[in-house]
Amino acid sequence: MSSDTTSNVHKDLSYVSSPNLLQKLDIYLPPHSIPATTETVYYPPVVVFIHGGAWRTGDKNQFIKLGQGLSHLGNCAVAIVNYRLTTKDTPEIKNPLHVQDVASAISWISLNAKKYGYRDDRIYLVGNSVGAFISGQLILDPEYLNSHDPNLLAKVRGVIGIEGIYDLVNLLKSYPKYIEFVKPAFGADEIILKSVSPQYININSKIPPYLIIHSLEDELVGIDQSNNYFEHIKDSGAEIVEIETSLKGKHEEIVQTDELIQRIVEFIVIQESKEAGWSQFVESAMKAINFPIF
Ligand SMILES: N[C@@H](CC(=O)c1ccccc1NC=O)C(=O)O
Repeated sequence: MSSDTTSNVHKDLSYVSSPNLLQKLDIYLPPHSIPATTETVYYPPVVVFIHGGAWRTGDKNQFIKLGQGLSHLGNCAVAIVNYRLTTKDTPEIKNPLHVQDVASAISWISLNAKKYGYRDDRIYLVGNSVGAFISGQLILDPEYLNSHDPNLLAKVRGVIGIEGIYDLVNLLKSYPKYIEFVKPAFGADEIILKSVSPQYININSKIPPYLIIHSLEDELVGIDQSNNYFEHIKDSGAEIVEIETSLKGKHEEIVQTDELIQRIVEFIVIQESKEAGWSQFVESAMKAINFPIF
C-alpha cells in the first residue's frame, strides 16, 4: 500500500445544523485532486463507513488508516461517520436515533458532493458490526433515507456488511449477556427487537448489490448472523449478493487489515465498471488492486 499519508482530509464536519459532539464526519479525498472544472461525471464515488461498538462505543478516529488506505487504493472519497451513542451519560439516545443520525449524514454527504469533488449519486455503504445493522436498517426500511429525499436510496450503489449483527433476537439467544448493550439501546421487548432487526424487515424496493463479509475467526459475533442475513437478502429479491468468509481476523481486527481494504475496492470497482461505464476512476483503481484484466 502507498506510504504517502498526505491524504486530503477534512475533519469534524457537522452533518446537522445544531450538531451534538458526535454528529460529525471526516472526509478522506483521493491523493490526486480533481480540478473544479471537471465534469462531475468524472468524479469518484464516495464510500460511507459506519463504525461498530455495540451502539455505546466506537469512533471515527479508530479508522484513520482505513480512510487513508481506502481513498488511496480505491481512488475514491471516503466519509467516516460518527453518530450519537447510548451511554450511561446519554441513556436517552436510543434506537432509532443512531440510524437517523447516519441517514442525516448520508443526506449531507450527497448534498455536499460537488464541494469536495465526489459523485453525489454513487454512494457505497460499509458498516462494521452494529454499523452493518445500521446499514441494513437504511437499505431495508426506505423511510430513513426517504425522509431526507425520496431519491436518496437509489443513489446507494452498493452495501458491504463486515462482522455484522442483523438479528437481535437470535443474537441474544446465542449471547444472553449482550442484553447489557441491547437493552439500553432498544429495550428488551422481543417483538420490538424483531421489528427493528434487518433480518426480519421485508421490503419490495430494489436492494443494491450487497457484499456480506464475516471472518471465521470472529469471537464476538457468530457467522450465523451473516449466513442467515445472506439468505434473507437473497429471498428479498437482491440480484447481486455475495458472502465472503475467507478474510482472517478476530471481530475487531479484520476491519484494520489491508486485505479488507483490497476486498472493498474490488467490490466497488466491479459495480462501477458495470454501472458507470469506463472511467478514470475505474481504470486507476483497477490498476491499483491488480485487477485481472491488467
Ligand atoms: N467494545 C464494545 C463491545 C463491542 O463492540 C461488541 C461486543 C460484542 C458484540 C459486538 C460488539 N460490537 C459491535 O458493534 C463495548 O465494550 O461496548
